[in-house]
Amino acid sequence: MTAAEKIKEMGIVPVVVLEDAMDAKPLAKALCEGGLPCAEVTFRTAAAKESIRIMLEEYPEMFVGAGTVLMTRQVDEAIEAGAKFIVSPGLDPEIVDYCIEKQIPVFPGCVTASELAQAVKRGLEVVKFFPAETSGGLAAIKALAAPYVGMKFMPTGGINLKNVRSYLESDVILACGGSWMVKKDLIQSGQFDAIRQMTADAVALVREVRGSQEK
Ligand SMILES: O=C(O)C(=O)C[C@H](O)[C@H](O)COP(=O)(O)O
Repeated sequence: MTAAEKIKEMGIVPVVVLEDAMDAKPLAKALCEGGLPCAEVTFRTAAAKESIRIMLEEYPEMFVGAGTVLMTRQVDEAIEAGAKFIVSPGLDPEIVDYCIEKQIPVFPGCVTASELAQAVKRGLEVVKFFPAETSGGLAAIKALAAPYVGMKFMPTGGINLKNVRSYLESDVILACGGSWMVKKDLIQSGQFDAIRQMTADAVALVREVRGSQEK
């Protein structure tokens, strides 16, 4: 299964900011028990690499990638830790080319036709769309997708349990990313039961949408 197929299967990718790698294990447990054995661990913090390593050591069944990757050095760190995919908020040609050369799945953020043109030129079939809600949401994605036939989008930024459904229902959406079920304050205050419950709610919604699409 390719990384994109795996992400599609998940439907929702929890976007995680971990200040302390000690939280990686209980967070991974909550995500797995909530039914979403997946995470995009952002390189916004120094704990990212170690957090990815711990998650995969404790829960090898998890599908973990790295987010907020802004430098090629971070690509190396993420892959060394076991990350299976790389996500960036924007399209940095250097990072994309570096990943392609090393055959690492990469999903750069694109919100304009010019950025999409760069992605298409490099043979990418999936891009992130960030920040989704403030960049026009699903309407903007659909308009951009029209000339770029076959391109799939992973919107992130401002997505939550209330607005995720309409994205998931669209055939140009591969999956959605979001931090709503793994908010920093929940992690830092150790509210892993709440995280597990919100994760389970997200999984239930994905199943509901997929169920009605199959009918
Ligand atoms: O592209 C990256 O690497 C990012 O870190 C962007 C994150 O995916 C969003 O910031 C998550 O958005 P929220 O769900 O609104 O918190």
